[in-house]
Amino acid sequence: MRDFVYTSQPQRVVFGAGSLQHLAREIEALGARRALVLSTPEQRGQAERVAAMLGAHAAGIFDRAVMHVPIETAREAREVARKLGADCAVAIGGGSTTGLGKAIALDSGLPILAIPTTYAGSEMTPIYGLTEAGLKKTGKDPRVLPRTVIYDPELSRSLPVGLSVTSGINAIAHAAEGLYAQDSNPVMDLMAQEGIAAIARALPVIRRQPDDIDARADALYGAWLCGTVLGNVGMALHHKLCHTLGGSFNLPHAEVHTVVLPHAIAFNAEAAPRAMALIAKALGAESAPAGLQALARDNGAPVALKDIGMKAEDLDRAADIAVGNPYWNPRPFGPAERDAIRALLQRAFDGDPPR
Ligand SMILES: NC(=O)c1ccc[n+]([C@@H]2O[C@H](COP(=O)([O-])OP(=O)(O)OC[C@H]3O[C@@H](n4cnc5c(N)ncnc54)[C@H](O)[C@@H]3O)[C@@H](O)[C@H]2O)c1
Ligand SMILES: O=C(O)CCC(=O)CC(=O)O
Repeated sequence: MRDFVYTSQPQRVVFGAGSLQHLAREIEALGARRALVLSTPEQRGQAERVAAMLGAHAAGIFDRAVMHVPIETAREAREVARKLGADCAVAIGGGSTTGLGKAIALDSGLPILAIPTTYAGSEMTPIYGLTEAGLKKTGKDPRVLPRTVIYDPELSRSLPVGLSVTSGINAIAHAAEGLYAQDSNPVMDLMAQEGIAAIARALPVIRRQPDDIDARADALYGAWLCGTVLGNVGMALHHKLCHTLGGSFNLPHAEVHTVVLPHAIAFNAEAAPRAMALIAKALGAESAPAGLQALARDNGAPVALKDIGMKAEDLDRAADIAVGNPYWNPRPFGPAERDAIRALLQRAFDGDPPR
């Protein structure tokens, strides 16, 4: 057994179909009395349902969450929280909404109660992202870790199939990189393998039967596990490439993860053979990179950057940004690896097999 450090995170997770019914109980347990309910414009209906459940404990609704948390939106939401005297943020939605709650908590220390409706896993991490002048910056702060998470599979039944698949592969990406993280540990390894397997099992069923509550529960269970891994161990090349492509070129988050993951994993294959074997086993595949691309392709997800808005003329700049400020990675990818990263991005742009 290798040496390791494992630090548990102070969170409460309530999981189960219909568990939204416990919202008032969980708000009381936080000692909160004036919750600001957060959502995207598209999910305002769910925010209104949550506010109605909270009754007098709802201070108001802020429904302008958007992807990558623009600093302007963060400042607006912080001001609304202050004016309403909010003592808690209730984020019902995906990573964008949870991310807005994190921006408020980063500034005020307000506790967050997260109600995830995608598989992004942000609810399980102390990682935040803020975008200013076209540059996305991420950081870690214990204040942004949601205190309580209510996972109700009923709420993800309305998640479109396409986003269900890509958001599920976003979650798998957290676990895959966690298996070769510089600070990996046996607890996270176990959660990563179980999380990958649960999501890989669930996605084909969701594609055929989006209303299948057992498959939705499996996917959300996998998202919880994979998000926990992301919250506990470091990100590497894959996440760096996705933050570069998402933040600097405004590409859709979950789709970028889906396209890039097979190629990033292939780049690390020789440097992380144990992780490759564990990922392949969890997928039920012969090869981790090929198995990940097949999971996307066979479930109708995009496999090429050119199909999700990337421009060929931006590939050079993307490679330069990625190697300019690299994350730790089992295979170093600083400026000396710029050509290899550029070649990786070309394969991802064209939708070629990973190698
Ligand atoms: N900090 C972290 O640990 C972390 C982890 C993962 C992702 N993120 C961030 O989260 C953002 C992406 O989050 P996401 O992929 O969950 O997408 P999202 O939250 O942006 O949601 C995408 C769209 O789907 C809609 N939607 C979400 N759930 C729905 C449902 N159940 N039914 C119908 N529509 C629904 C949303 O309203 C939105 O319009 C990015 O900014 C990413 O950087 C952060
Ligand atoms: O919170 C962010 O926007 C940065 C962390 C993140 O998005 C993790 C991921 O890439 O899925």
